[in-house]
Amino acid sequence: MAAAREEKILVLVRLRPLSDKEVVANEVADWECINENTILYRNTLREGSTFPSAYTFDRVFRGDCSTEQVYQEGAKEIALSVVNGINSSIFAYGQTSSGKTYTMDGITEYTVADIFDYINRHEERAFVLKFSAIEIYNEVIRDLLSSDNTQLRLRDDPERGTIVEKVTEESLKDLNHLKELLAICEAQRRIGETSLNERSSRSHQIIRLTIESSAREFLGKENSTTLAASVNFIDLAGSERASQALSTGTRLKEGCHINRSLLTLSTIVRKLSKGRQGHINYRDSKLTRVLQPCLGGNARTAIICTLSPSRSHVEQTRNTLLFACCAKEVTTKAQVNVVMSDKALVKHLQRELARLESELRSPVPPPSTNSDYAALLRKKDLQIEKLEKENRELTKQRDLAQSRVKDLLSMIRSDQDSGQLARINYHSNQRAGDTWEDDYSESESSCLAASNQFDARVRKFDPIHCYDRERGSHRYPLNNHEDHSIHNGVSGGRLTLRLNGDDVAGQETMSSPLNGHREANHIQEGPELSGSWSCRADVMGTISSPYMEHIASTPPNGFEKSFPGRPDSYQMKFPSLSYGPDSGMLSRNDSLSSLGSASIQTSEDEQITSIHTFVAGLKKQLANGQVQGTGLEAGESGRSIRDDGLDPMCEAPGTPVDWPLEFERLRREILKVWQACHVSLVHRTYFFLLFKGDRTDSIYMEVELRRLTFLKETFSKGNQAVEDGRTVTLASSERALSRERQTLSKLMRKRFSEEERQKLYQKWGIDLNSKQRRLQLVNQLWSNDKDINHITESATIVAKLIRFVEQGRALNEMLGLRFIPPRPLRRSFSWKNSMTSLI
Ligand SMILES: Nc1ncnc2c1ncn2[C@@H]1O[C@H](COP(=O)(O)OP(=O)(O)OP(=O)(O)O)[C@@H](O)[C@H]1O
Repeated sequence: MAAAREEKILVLVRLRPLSDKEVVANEVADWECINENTILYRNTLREGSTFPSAYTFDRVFRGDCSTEQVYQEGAKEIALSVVNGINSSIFAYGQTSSGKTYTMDGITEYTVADIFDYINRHEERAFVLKFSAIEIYNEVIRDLLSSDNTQLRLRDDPERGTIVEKVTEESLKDLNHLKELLAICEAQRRIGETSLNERSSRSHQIIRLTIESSAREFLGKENSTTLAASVNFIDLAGSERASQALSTGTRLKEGCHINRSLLTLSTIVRKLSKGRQGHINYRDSKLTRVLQPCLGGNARTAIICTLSPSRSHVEQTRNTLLFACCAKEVTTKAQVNVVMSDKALVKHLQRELARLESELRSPVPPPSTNSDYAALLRKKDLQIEKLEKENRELTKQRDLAQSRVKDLLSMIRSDQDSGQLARINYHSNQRAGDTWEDDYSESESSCLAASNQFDARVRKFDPIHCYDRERGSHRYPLNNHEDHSIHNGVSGGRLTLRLNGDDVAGQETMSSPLNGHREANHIQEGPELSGSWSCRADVMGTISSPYMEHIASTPPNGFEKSFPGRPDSYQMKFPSLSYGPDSGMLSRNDSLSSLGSASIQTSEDEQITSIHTFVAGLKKQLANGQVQGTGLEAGESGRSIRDDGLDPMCEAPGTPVDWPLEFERLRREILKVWQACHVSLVHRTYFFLLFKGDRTDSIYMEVELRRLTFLKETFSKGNQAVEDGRTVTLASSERALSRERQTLSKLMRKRFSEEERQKLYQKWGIDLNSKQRRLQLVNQLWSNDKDINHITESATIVAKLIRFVEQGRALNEMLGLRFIPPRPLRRSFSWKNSMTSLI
């Protein structure tokens, strides 16, 4: 078969003139075709502006256009594809008495006449034409060429799709033969009477012409091929509602069925117009089952929507136009159907059989298999080698670290013994802007007693907490915990130094002590070192100058700097969430409030989290638990996560070399967890629009992914999280999200003009006549986490609703999210400088 060609359904609109009856009844024509593509509703004053007044299609035909014109300028090209082996279908859709039968009768005759003309002009090919006709009446299929009333059944054929069993197929001889057959069909077709149309056809009629053609030259030969295709002429029953036809009794029953078939048809067309997402329920009615290939399948399709111009039918006319609007978005994929001759098919099958038999006789694996195994083994060997190397390296680093910790311990002991430990300046306040440098005074340090507790924690340096851009100094959040530790970032061990007067003890555990909220200082390695640090100490209490000098004099290849840390693949950068004291309860910091950010306030605008709040939340998230390492060590997950020092200034050591790929991966993961945790749309939008792939974004993306993954796990275990003292569950997040959607839907009216809204509804496949369209639209936003176009469009809409762009200052703040490299450390070393650089 040749390659399929994708194209939109051709949609034609035909307006009929007012009928004599309508003229007598003084009906007014409210519709007018203003050019070849546009039909206009002229009576907008009467209707107000709730509906569009102009509709555009591939072609519109005025009331005085003949059926021949509709055929020549509209349907012909599609209908005649059949002679080239391409399936085609022409539908007529419209309310009763709008002119469907009038149009289709003519189109069928003109097509068949042209087909015979084509046949006569192509004597080199042999043609076979077969005619069949069915009607679907009350969901029963009848053969219109047979006088018995037997119900025909549908069967699914693996090759031909849905076929009508035992339908009569007449070989069509010429145009006169066609006219005879059409007359039989008309007589057979059930005719009923309604108040709207005296000869209203209450059934769907499908006339099918199948054409096969082969080159005479090759007829009967092995290489002979046949083109085979069908053209369907479909005259649908009236699309009006049963009630409008004043149906009762039998008519009502007919109306229900007719509407069921047409309802399924319009539902399918609507779904297809939005793209092929989700299940398309062709099997819901006989009509759509039979017509499946014409609706998005292997066929070229034209739909002629017939309209009555009269004012009294305006509602139905609009419904028809709505259907037409959807139909013009539907694409089909037609291809040339080539059929092999029986002989060619037999030959082909024989060859295939012989090949399979020979394969069965000698089941030797193809030579490539062995080499595949060898390649696989080589790959595995390399992996093992690499892991062994890493293991050796880690062991070496661990031993080195342990021996240095021992040295450090003995240094501390000797310092203590000689009474040189003095109390260091310790501020328990948690003001973020305070720096060690500012608060320290030497006079204070000299009188401090050695009885203070001292805990040091060593881990990689984190610049965001150590460098205050505004003040040009470094700072650290304070740690509230009594128990501070030196943390060996390599071995996973934890060494607690408890300097309590004359008692100095060291201990190692395998847990990860990352809690910390108080300001601490950083152990300075020496003036010659600059740039980022591989470790830091949380110190509770101020260390005396000699002690600091002692530490500072650690050789450059000493305690802190020499630890490269674990290889990237081993590093877990930021623990993202801290557990509350209650087992099974996850506590979250402020930044997480965006999970369900819409709080109930006075106006819609006020219910939306501002970008300032969002950015502040992000910063706080990093500044508090996330970066400093509010640990998961106390958590029930049993996971031990350490802060091994992500340093985004230095090309983000934890950031993979192929950052664009990693960014895509993180973004995909984040989109998934947002969806799973019912995260606020406003939060998603801010986040999505702010973090667009800058390498320094990795830190935020990691944290976001980590915290939400953890939240998701917590929810999946049936646990609840605590946010700002509030309990959060999956259900409460869902409810908050739903409230947020309500809020956003209210903003739709403020932020989008009527026209913009209408366009959006059409784009998002929302019925313009349906209720709660704004909410319907908002409900669709951010609903598909896999389709990046959908995400981008959703973010664009939400951004407009929350005035993302207008929050100009927020963009400046956004810049504040970026990590700026610290100023180089001053080369002249002093105690004070060393303290500054530690923070
Ligand atoms: N374009 C037209 N020009 C002139 N007369 C027309 C036109 N279209 C339809 N008519 C006339 O309008 C009447 C109704 O047309 P027709 O039977 O084709 O409607 P229909 O849509 O098939 O109705 P139903 O759904 O009830 O079968 C017929 O008398 C037909 O001759």
